[in-house]
Amino acid sequence: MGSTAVSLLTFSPVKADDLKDYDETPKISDSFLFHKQSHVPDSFKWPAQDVILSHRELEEPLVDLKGFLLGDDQEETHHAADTVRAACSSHGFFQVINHGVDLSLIHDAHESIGSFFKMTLGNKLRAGKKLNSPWGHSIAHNDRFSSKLPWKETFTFGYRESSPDSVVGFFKSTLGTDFEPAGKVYQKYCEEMKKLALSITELLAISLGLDRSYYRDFFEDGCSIMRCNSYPPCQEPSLVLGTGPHCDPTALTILHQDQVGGLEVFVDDKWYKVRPRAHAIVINLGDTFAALTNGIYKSCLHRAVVNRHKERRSLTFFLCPREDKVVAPAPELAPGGTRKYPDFTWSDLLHFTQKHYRADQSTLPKFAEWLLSLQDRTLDC
Ligand SMILES: C=C1C[C@]23C[C@H]1CC[C@H]2[C@]1(C)CCC[C@@](C)(C(=O)O)[C@H]1[C@@H]3C(=O)O
Ligand SMILES: O=C(O)CCC(=O)C(=O)O
Ligand SMILES: [Fe+2]
Repeated sequence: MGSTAVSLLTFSPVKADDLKDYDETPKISDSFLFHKQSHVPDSFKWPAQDVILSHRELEEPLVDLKGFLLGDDQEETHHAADTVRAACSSHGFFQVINHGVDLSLIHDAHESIGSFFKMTLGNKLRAGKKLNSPWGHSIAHNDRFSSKLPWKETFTFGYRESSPDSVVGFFKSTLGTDFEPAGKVYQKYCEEMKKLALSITELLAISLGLDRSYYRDFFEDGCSIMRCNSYPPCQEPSLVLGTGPHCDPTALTILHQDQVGGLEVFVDDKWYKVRPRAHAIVINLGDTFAALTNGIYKSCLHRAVVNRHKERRSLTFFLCPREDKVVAPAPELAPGGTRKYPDFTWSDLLHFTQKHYRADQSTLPKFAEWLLSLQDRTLDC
């Protein structure tokens, strides 16, 4: 199947249903005072079936990366790859320990963004995301959506290895020189996350029987997305979600949550809580990686719930390919050329989630359907 040589920038969606929730008239509304409210505004309420709370905790095996990262233990590497294969073939989620990231760096990253989220609203709004830009501070995404708003604030920026000091530069230009030290922490944090993400792509390649550097080469020059999430306490937590059920459209997510708890993953048709572990790092596969493996590995369905008492914070690093790279499975993973998804570029999928379809549990099938209808239209002409 060839790549879609069509610009999605000019394409209008096929079905009205697919134009989910996008607000035509972006606004800054009073909803940004959400954590002071005793009752949840309607725009934050989620359908009851999406908010049924889980009481189970996931008993997942942790993947110990020590032997693999040191490169000195074949047996440990095989064991790690076997665990990764089992988790990714079933639900696309695992946690790693002995990951090589300095725990004090993770601690500093949580603390320094905590100082940002604690600032007054006026100060935070100065770092506000501009319309049509993914970067900066956003409250409940209320400039983009009008219903099922997430009970969260986010601070988002890009990271590309080939642009040295760009993270420090972004912090200084959006938050002022007081945040230069925080920018330095995040510069280092992103460097470490990218390093870890590329190592994990090697483990994924080994687990699939591919050349070890197959995915490393594919992702090396991509622009990753770093997002800091703050979930304020909520007086009626059973009506809202911090982040609704979704699969990340990106390739691989490296997530560190604080000790409050709230991340949940969907495994064997049930929601499970993911217990916070200071030493462990969460790895989710996203839609782009599922497509790269022809659906052999699953994109992880997850969500974040909130609580009545305590703010929760999480740090997410999304590994993405370079915008124009064609996402297609290795021939070994598509025997006889049988394909689950059409070719696409990361920029096509990113554009779809930012303009036409709010990422949820069905992003990849909806996106594939959309691309195929596009090709049909082109053929009809
Ligand atoms: C490419 C992206 C879109 C989102 C941020 C990154 C990776 C995950 C996506 C997201 C978190 C999935 C849930 C819905 C979303 C709107 C959110 O709640 O933030 C998504 C992000 C987004 O579109 O900004
Ligand atoms: O905060 C969390 O634990 C989950 C966040 C998340 O899923 C995301 O940002 O994509
Ligand atoms: Fe996510």
